[in-house]
Amino acid sequence: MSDTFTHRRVADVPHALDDPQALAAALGGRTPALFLDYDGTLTPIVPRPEDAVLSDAARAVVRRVAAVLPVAVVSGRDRPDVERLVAIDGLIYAGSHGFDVEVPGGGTLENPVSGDWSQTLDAAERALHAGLDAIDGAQVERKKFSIAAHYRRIADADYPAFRAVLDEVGGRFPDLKEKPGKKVFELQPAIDWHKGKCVLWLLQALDLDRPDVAPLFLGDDVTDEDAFRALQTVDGGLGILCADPAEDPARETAAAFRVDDPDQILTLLARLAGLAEAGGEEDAP
Ligand SMILES: O=P(O)(O)OC[C@H]1O[C@H](O[C@H]2O[C@H](CO)[C@@H](O)[C@H](O)[C@H]2O)[C@H](O)[C@@H](O)[C@@H]1O
Repeated sequence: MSDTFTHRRVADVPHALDDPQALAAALGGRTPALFLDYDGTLTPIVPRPEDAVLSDAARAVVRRVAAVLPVAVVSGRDRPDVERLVAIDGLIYAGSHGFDVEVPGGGTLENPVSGDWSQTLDAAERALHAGLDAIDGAQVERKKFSIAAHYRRIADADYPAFRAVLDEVGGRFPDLKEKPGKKVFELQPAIDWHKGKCVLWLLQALDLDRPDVAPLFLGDDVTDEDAFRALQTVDGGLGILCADPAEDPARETAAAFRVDDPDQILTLLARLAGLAEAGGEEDAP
């Protein structure tokens, strides 16, 4: 993958709903293939991961668009967890930030990063619990190929102690790498794999790497930037960032378009569904 990517401040990225003609032009008549992040994109960010439940309205929109376009959910969550939360049959689900992929019908695609990381991750999970369980509000969330250490609910005064545990555990497990996210650090296998590589791999494996397909990745977090960058290398590929520029004015993104929040993600998905239902004959998404 090229390492020369274009990044812009979020405020300079065109809004996908305010500027539908620009998005239509970028799609260029291609059929969108949708790759959806979960937290912060399909659901608002909430204090506890277990409370980020998909609304019935959101599920209806995703189900509608999945009836007419290819849809994959590519999440940092454990794959069974995000499958349970989305609860729509027939989608492609990737969990653990793209390390764990399943397609409908099961098992026909061989995940290029499969391998037995369980012993290393189990040991790191124990070490994180040993250090973090004493910190009020800290939360360790184990996924098959990643361990999230959440600090959203800890006191500011406890952050140095939280960070020290991450440094100490990270130092003991050189086979793991640390990835930051929204008020979270995750330990994952230290191999060259992320959501972007997962999306490129899925495009090939699902025979979607075609000139008539425009892969769109909709996401909010820094881990989604890997997918936005990857799609800059694909003809017709577009990242769509879910972020309000006012919340982090300094943030830069590799996304081509943006919306402000998960409600607007649903509006955009509904527009894309409407366009596909009309056979691409509407003027713009
Ligand atoms: O790639 P995603 O599907 O967006 O998953 C990224 C992480 O999302 C979850 O944590 C984040 O959302 C929580 C619920 O809103 C929030 O409480 C937390 O602070 C955020 O970091 C999830 O718990 C992680 O496992 C995912 O990796």
